[in-house]
Amino acid sequence: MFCWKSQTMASPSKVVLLACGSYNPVTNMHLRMFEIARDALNKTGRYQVISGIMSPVSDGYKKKDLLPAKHRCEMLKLALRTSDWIKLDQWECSLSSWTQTAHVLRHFRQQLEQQQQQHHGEIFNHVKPSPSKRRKKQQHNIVADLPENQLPSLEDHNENFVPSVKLLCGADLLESFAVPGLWDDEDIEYIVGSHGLVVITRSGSDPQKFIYESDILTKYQENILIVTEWIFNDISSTKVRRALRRGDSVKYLLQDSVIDYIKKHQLYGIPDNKYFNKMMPSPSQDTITTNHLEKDVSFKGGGNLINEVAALEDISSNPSSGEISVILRSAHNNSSGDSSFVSRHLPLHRMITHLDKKGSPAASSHSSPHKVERKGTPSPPVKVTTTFTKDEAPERNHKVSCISDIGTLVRRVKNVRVGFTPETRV
Ligand SMILES: Nc1ncnc2c1ncn2[C@@H]1O[C@H](COP(=O)(O)OP(=O)(O)OP(=O)(O)O)[C@@H](O)[C@H]1O
Ligand SMILES: NC(=O)c1ccc[n+]([C@@H]2O[C@H](COP(=O)(O)O)[C@@H](O)[C@H]2O)c1
Repeated sequence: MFCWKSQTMASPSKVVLLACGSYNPVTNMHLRMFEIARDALNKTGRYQVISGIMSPVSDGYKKKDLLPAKHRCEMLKLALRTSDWIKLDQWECSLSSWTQTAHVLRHFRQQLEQQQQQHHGEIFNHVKPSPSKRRKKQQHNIVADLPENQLPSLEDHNENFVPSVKLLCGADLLESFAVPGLWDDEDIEYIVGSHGLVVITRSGSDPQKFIYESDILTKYQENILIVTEWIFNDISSTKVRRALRRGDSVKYLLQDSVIDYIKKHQLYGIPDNKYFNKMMPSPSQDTITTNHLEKDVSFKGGGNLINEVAALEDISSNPSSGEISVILRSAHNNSSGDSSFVSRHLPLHRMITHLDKKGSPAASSHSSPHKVERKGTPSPPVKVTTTFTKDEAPERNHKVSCISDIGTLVRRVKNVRVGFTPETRV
């Protein structure tokens, strides 16, 4: 592998770290990778990392659940506000079709070469570039997307040579080189032979063994730095998306600004109840725990949790009377004396939409929460009708009706307690 200590007294060569990925969404670990890699490279004495680039994949990648680049980039911009050396670059994701990583590396190398040539041309001619030329140069700057996150320009580095661009990745990406048909051999050779790799270890991977088993990687192993991340951190975007879908907290996994963005734009199927909680603070002392929203939803009413599992059949509202009907298919008898209920797969956002003061007709389950402008608005009384249908014995259907003010209903929604019950565990 890599020589860890400097063999010569020559000044360290400049490196730009490039990480290609989906960033769906960007996690703290994506950001940590850069810090870990920079430390490791700088410590070798052979390299000096001058900047990092995050290049989100284009929408053409068509990976399952991939959000449009617009959202992924906005989240990256927010996350990168905390870094003064890592930059978002939108060139790759602005392309309509997917681009191989080797091509992305080539693009950045060319950009740096151009930048270097321009810089030298200016020094040689001793001419200050005109404002229009300067603007053009800025556009050419590979990291011109964000003014607050400018890449250190080459002028800051009195070098005659262009910095090298190394691919920064997790060990899983390295191991994906072996997936048949995923990577061209020439691309792998170009990436490791002409650029170099910095690989951060990840749970379940063994990059050393992987390199040993690959002829191409063994041939270029001098260009591969494996960095063992001892502060074990197995955040992945997949796990974050799963947590979001289930209404679980992702705090400290993502930057707060990214979490706010996800909530604001209702991304990744995040349940609306969190919004609702924010919008309609309740005096109730019931605690809220949300886990595995997709599985079960239990409503607490009057402080008593009804231990019943039911499936939501339908929900509808009558705009003129303000009546809301929630039809549940219950697996157990409802032993409550009031209209509290327990439901499985209850789309809370639909319910919230139905609570719209204007009494707008039933909206689809994808309605935006922003349509429900409820902040601080007094609400008229709402008649709540719940219909319980016993799963095993449909003939024992019964209706529970009550008049409730919207605040009561809101509190019930707010005090949602979600969790697995044995009979619905998957
Ligand atoms: N916890 C981690 N440890 C090491 N590398 C990571 C980690 N999470 C992501 N990476 C690396 O970050 C790069 C960007 O990856 P990408 O956004 O595709 O990551 P991901 O979080 O694994 O995504 P997904 O879960 O959606 O597949 C990849 O090189 C990936 O290996
Ligand atoms: N042949 C290739 O160049 C190749 C193949 C698979 C993934 N990738 C890249 O790896 C990055 C991470 O991809 P995944 O999110 O699928 O792990 C993306 O930027 C993607 O473009 C490149």
